Amino acid sequence: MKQVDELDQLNRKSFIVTEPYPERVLQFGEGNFLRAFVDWQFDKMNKLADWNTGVVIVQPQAGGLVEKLNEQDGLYTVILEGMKDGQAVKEHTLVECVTRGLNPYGSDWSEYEALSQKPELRFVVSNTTEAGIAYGPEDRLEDRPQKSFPGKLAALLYKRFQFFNGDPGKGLVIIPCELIDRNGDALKEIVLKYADQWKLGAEFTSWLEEANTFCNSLVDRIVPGYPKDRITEIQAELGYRDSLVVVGEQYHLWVIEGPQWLKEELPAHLAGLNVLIVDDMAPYRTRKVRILNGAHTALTPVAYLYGLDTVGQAVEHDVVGAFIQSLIREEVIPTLDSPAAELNVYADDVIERFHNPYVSHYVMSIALNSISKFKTRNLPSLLQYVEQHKALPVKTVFSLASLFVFYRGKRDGDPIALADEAEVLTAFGELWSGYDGTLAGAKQLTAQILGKQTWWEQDLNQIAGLAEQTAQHVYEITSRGMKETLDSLTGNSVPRA
Ligand SMILES: NC(=O)c1ccc[n+]([C@@H]2O[C@H](COP(=O)([O-])OP(=O)(O)OC[C@H]3O[C@@H](n4cnc5c(N)ncnc54)[C@H](O)[C@@H]3O)[C@@H](O)[C@H]2O)c1
Ligand SMILES: O=P(O)(O)OC[C@@H](O)[C@@H](O)[C@H](O)[C@H](O)CO
Repeated sequence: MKQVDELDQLNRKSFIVTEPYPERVLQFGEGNFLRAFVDWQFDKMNKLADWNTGVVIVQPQAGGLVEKLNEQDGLYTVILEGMKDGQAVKEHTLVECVTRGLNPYGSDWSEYEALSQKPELRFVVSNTTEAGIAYGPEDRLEDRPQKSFPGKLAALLYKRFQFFNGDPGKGLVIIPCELIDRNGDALKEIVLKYADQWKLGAEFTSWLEEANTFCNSLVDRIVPGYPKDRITEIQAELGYRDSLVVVGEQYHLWVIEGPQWLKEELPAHLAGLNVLIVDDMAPYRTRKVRILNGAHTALTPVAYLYGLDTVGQAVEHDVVGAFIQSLIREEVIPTLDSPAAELNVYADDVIERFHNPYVSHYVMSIALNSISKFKTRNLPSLLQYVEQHKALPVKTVFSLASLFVFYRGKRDGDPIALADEAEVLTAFGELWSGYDGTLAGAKQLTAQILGKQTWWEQDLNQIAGLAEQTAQHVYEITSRGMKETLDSLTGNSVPRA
């Protein structure tokens, strides 16, 4: 077997691959998720449904991966590992649909601008993280480029409108994949705001509304990303060097809220993909965010402070695994509107996905921005539970307390690499530095955090008993350690489902 440094670098000169397809998709974002999910599906549609579509990727920020992507002529490998119909499956795909990457901040500016004039362009997809669909008041039409993603899109659409003289046949289908609620509506609203702010005229606004289709979408696939721990072994197995390998699970679901004619244009069903084009995606979103993402965010501080590093280790663990199972079954599912039996089947699948023995999903990679994640993923279940039961959901409250202790930034004396908004880190830093290790001190700290209305959009001290119960857990976790506290909370005997 060749040594890794003797392997050829992946590119179109070294490997015989399909001819570049016509560029019909413009993609904002070159991150792991889009490459392992959207582009992987587009590649399948090309190969199995004759879609004949290339993707040009635009880097939404000045720093990013398009240079690396271009060194590989847009090629990269997706490795999907997991269980499929009870069998362990591993699948390598050389994704060939990406034609090139452009960095609009550098010398690629004119190529980027010229994208607006491509007659064959039909779709825009994006994933710029939850932070990306945001209005930037400083953006101007003449910027090269606008700072925000919606600003870039608004300017590009306006150039297209001008170039094609408002031709209704040259509108685009825009499908954002950011994990924010009603992402398509949110993006459209900001684009319209720029149209107004930049005084682009009523004709442009009508063209935006009538010739273009903004879809809301929900994405689901766990993508741990670049396999840094085993890249040497993987490259040796692949037989080439690829700096953009991305690892994900087998499971995938893309729910697109949009018109039924989209099925004709996006032949996902012909490629056997799990894409649903629906009139209302709300039930899919709620169940995913509250069960899957909610479980991720709830287990992260508990598992990490317990000494566990991955989601797999957490769900395998007797105490932590049972804790998370009962949190989902007893405290989240009863708060959702869909039938419990259906939700329990979904939860079974989620837990099976978390067990995926082939993928190491580090909880620290989920921990980024945990405060806002708790607000969107866990707080709605907590509030609903309180309303229904007139009592607190014990496990969810414990997880909230664990989160506060996580933001102390120490595990067994070692620093935790916290990543959140500066304001969040500063507030926790100040409060923890003043903590004296007493229950009174824990109460003071907890009351301050629960009272941050800008974080939670309400004062959580108003929820009966929440401050006391959270403070008690904070005190115990800091004085006895996570292991002893959780073991005694659960009686170390919570049955596994
Ligand atoms: N990795 C997963 O398992 C997974 C699964 C489903 C959804 N997601 C969502 O996808 C998002 C991206 O995940 P990833 O794994 O691809 O991350 P990544 O770090 O590989 O890519 C992030 C991308 O977002 C862009 N970006 C970051 N901040 C931005 C901003 N303020 N404005 C514009 N662009 C910005 C970056 O330039 C980059 O293109 C996450 O926020 C997550 O919500 C991830
Ligand atoms: O990607 P984030 O950081 O928003 O959240 C971490 C995980 O909860 C998330 O990536 C899930 O794995 C994903 O949403 C599954 O589809």
